[in-house]
Amino acid sequence: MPKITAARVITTCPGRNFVTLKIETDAGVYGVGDATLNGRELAVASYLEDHVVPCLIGRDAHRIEDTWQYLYRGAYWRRGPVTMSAIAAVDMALWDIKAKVAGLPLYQLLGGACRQGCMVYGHANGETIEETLQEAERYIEQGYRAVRLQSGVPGLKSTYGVSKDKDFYEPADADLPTENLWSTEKYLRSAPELFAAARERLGWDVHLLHDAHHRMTPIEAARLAKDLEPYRLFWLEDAVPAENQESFRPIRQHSTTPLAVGEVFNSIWDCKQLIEEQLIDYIRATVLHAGGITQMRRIASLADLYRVRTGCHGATDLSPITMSAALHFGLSIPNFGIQEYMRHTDDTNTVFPHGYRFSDGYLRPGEQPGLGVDIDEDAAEQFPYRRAYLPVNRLQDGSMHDW
Ligand SMILES: O=C(O)[C@@H](O)[C@@H](O)[C@H](O)[C@H](O)CO
Ligand SMILES: [Mg+2]
Repeated sequence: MPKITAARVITTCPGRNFVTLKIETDAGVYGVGDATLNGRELAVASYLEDHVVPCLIGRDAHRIEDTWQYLYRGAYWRRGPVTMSAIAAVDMALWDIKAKVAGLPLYQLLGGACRQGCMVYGHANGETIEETLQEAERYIEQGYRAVRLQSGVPGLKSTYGVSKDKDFYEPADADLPTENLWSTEKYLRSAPELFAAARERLGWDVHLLHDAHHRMTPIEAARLAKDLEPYRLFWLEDAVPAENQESFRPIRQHSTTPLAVGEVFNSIWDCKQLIEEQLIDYIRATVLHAGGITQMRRIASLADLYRVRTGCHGATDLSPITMSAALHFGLSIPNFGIQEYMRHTDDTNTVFPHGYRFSDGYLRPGEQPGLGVDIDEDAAEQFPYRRAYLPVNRLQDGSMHDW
């Protein structure tokens, strides 16, 4: 059995910050895990370096579940994004090692492929509806079967998901939080117009998605979900903050628009009620922030009992290591729904060479043993950490709101 001999945290910033854990063994095989928590990266780096790594040395790398339980129960202060991102990094690295030792791509160890590839969605955005639709057409021409639409809101200087750089969206844009101003009223008027124009221009053969990014009250979200019904969205995401899982009941009572939530979830307990009461259609939790492949398999199994499908988060603040792990996971489960795919920059892809490839609207992880991704430590060294924060949102009266 491969014994863990070393574990190192590598922090790099090829355009945005990433935290990576590299676990080495006496079998000459190492594994990599993503530990990136956008805007709070150094908290996870320290959690790993100062509290987790000392416990890993000498452990049997093959005992993945036991290590997961040891780190989860052993923390005493369970759950939370910092703890679960750290556990996820260990978990991804150990699955990488196990599959490398077996000489198999990870999905084979997880039960083999349930599908030919993971359908992905791209991100079309623009200041205006016209600009957004032109971007959507560009993604459709590239072969995307699903496109998320995010458009500027008339009367607002900025809104979530609209960026100057159309190919690479990075919200952590400053070394102190950027302050945005928000108006739900203005947004509720413009979002239905975007999707009416989209169906008119793009037709019905492309899946359309939208991210409301936690900004509405339940009844506002119910109104938007109802207004969007004629446009048959694939999903409306993060309609309301989901700490109160019951807040999805009024949305569900008023609309048949499919609902997705969970990119900020870090535990099965964050989504248990949403799934068991069938208040959602897609669970967005992902390998990185939800405790690794080991916990994601439990979440997917619970979701499958209630016909809820996965729709893992895949923004650029999750490294290619998480994308690789999500694709192996997504290939292997029966209730895969869709995978978010925000493309990384060339510098990021240089630091994290990987085998996953896009074609015909799908991503496939490749057939290399393990996760099929690596970290080039020399390249990583070229990009020192640079503090960066996600924006904050205020309402027109200056009160804090959700970003
Ligand atoms: O659905 C999404 O991809 C977004 O919600 C993310 O871009 C999110 O804003 C970032 O991951 C936050 O770091
Ligand atoms: Mg989102």
